[in-house]
Amino acid sequence: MEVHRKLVVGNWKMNGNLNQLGEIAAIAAAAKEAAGVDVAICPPFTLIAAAVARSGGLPIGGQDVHSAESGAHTGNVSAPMLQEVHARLVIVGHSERRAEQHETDAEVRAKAETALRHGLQTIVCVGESEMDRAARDHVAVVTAQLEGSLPDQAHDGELVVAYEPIWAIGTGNVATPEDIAEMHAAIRAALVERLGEFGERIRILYGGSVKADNAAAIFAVPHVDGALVGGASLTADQFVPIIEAAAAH
Ligand SMILES: O=C(CO)COP(=O)(O)O
Repeated sequence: MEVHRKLVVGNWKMNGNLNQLGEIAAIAAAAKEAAGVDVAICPPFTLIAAAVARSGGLPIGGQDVHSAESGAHTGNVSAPMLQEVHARLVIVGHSERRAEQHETDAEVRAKAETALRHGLQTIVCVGESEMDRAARDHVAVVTAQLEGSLPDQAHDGELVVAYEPIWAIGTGNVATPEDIAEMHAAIRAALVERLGEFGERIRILYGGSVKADNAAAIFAVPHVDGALVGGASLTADQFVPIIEAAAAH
């Protein structure tokens, strides 16, 4: 099993404002001190440029990107636009977008392809519903989602996969280490089957109610190469201990 440098990404979702950018500056300062861990924050689009200016080199990213380069797509943002404001990464296929915007695997894959082509580190999210898990279909659902969402040119640029069980997002119901281990091993096997040895090198993040008090146990699970953190990434007080837990591994 390859050991990866951990990656901890904050997803601010539709939260934050200009007054809260001091949190990003504080997170960036702590991230510099934490050896051996990569950290990034994805604030809302409106804050990216200002966040980059305050981030002291901490990578800042988007929470979505359109698959087209430009055009008549009201309300959307393109990869060149993200590049122009020095975003370095992007999240695609978050379950909240799959649900609210009815995004399909094919659309997620197209977005990921565009993002990679533009040199953005690209985090492709997958995750099952509570119903899928109750039906014991969770592994089949997630591996099928992954298969449909993975970009064809996965070898270009940096691809990351995030496993976020929908029932664990924003609920405080973190998945157990056993649940996480089962799914991350299945995702790793699917990546290797599809991409060969390259699949070993793709980092797999866990997301869903990651907090300071459960982060260390999550980072200890095999094939957990980091975390995608929602609520607990909004303040340095809550996010920095998670970064430190990743650095300790
Ligand atoms: O969806 C998530 C990150 O993308 C997880 O959110 P929470 O950490 O708030 O559960």
